Amino acid sequence: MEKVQGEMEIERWERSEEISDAEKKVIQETWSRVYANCEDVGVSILITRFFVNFPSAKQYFSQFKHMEDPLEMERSLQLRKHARRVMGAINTVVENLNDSEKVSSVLALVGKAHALKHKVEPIYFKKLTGVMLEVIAEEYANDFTPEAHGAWAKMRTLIYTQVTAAYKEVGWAQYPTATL
Ligand code: HEM
Repeated sequence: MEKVQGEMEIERWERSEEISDAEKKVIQETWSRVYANCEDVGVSILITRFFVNFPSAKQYFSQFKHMEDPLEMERSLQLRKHARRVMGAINTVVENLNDSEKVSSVLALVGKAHALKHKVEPIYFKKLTGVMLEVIAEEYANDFTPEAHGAWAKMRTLIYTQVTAAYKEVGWAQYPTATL
């Protein structure tokens, strides 16, 4: 069947976002240093930056939705547990970048649980993955080459598009646009 203009554009966009083998290697190398420091980086992504910059994201967490003090937040067990889970899920994605089915199934599970069980607005995934990129770049400071930056930008797009695709699949009312 002949493709319409829109479909061709999506295909072109998907191709341009494809993560090359060299980029996968860069992602795995940079991630290993970040993950070795999992608890601290998880906490800095999810507390110091994410919940402080986007306090409305706290609404979904019963135990710290009213907390204001970042130090108190850092001590919250619920938050630390979620930080570890986020880091663990990203680690599975990074480890399986060569297995696109595994990557899709992990991210689809995350998307479906957050849509159906936690009822999190998908826009927060855009914000969280943006913060994740900033924190990783800072962790590497001068070592974070433009190539690494480009590879991580694609990784962010991968997480966001696959998570939001799962939102769409379960019929989330205001499906966000796929672009970041
Ligand atoms: C890449 C981003 C994220 C990953 C990989 C992730 C992963 C997870 C995992 C593995 C769980 C536990 C299993 C489950 O119930 O589904 C979980 C729970 C949860 N997530 Fe996320 N999450 C992410 C982003 C977010 C965001 C942006 C929010 C809200 C702003 C959020 C809110 C929650 C809540 C409220 C729970 C339940 C917490 C509890 O029961 O104590 N998550 N997440």
